[in-house]
Amino acid sequence: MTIPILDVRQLVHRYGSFQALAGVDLTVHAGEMFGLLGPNGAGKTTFLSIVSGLLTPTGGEILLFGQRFDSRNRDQRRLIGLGTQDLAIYADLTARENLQFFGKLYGLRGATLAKRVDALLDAVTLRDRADDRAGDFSGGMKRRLNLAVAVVHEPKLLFLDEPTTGVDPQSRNAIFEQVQALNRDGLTIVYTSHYMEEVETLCPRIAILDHGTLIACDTLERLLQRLPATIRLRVRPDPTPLLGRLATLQPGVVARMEADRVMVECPSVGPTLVRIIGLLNELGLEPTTIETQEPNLERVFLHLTGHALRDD
Ligand SMILES: Nc1ncnc2c1ncn2[C@@H]1O[C@H](COP(=O)(O)OP(=O)(O)OP(=O)(O)O)[C@@H](O)[C@H]1O
Repeated sequence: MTIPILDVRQLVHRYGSFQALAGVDLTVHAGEMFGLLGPNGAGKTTFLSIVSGLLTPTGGEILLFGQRFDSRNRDQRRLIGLGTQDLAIYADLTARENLQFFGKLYGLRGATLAKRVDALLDAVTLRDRADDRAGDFSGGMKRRLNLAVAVVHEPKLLFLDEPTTGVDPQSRNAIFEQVQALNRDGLTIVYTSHYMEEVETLCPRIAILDHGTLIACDTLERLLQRLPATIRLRVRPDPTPLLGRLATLQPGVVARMEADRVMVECPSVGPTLVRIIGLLNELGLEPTTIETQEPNLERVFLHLTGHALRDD
């Protein structure tokens, strides 16, 4: 068994009397693109601030590459990159100057620095705007520069805090591609978001945080398996024979009446729907409406917490 890159045990943080993290256990392995999903205020930024050494926790232990993490240890901090939710770039510097500035903070100099800066400008597709002021950039360009700054020193583990905040869908896709490319090149990434679509798209393994507590941590596939898919249909003239046949259709399929609709819970929509259509033909019934829903993280979150992931 390989040592996790990040091993967090019973992490607690209080702001005064308010408990923002209530004993979080979490491990991240080399090469993972790990998703940390939670609504606004769940504690994601607090978590990332602690594991990147910006905030001292109230309690708990953090192991980085198997070693106890000490935020004063520069060698350990070099292993980490943080893409902050609030942009860390300087508006008055150009894209190139921003990258040079942050590169120098990590001791890069001369040709090595110049080469690294050029490579990053290419990677985040800002080469043609390299010498323009970052303050004049669009939201998406600023986010891309913020991402490049976070990896200028070639960290082994990158924390990204809501990296698509304030960007349009096109820029969001560009950021996804750049994050995926970094991960393909071997960078381990912890990606936080309150958008379930983002972590669902990017992250094979996901932790769900709510009110400072980790309520689930599993592969996307297994998280989705916690809930059934549903098929709701109205049939005429009479759904009763269909309900009778559905009771013995296949293991894992449960059917009941929900007002005037037949409500079917099943492992996944496709195969069950095919069989239902066959039954309707056989029984001489006509469907008037059919609605299907595969499980998604939004519904898993609602199921686990009793409240919605987003309040908008
Ligand atoms: N410096 C602080 N002092 C007091 N409370 C704080 C402080 N920073 C954060 N909090 C509170 O701690 C909780 C967790 O905040 P945190 O920023 O970690 O959540 P989050 O999941 O990152 O949410 P968001 O995406 O909105 O930033 C929130 O209720 C927040 O109001």
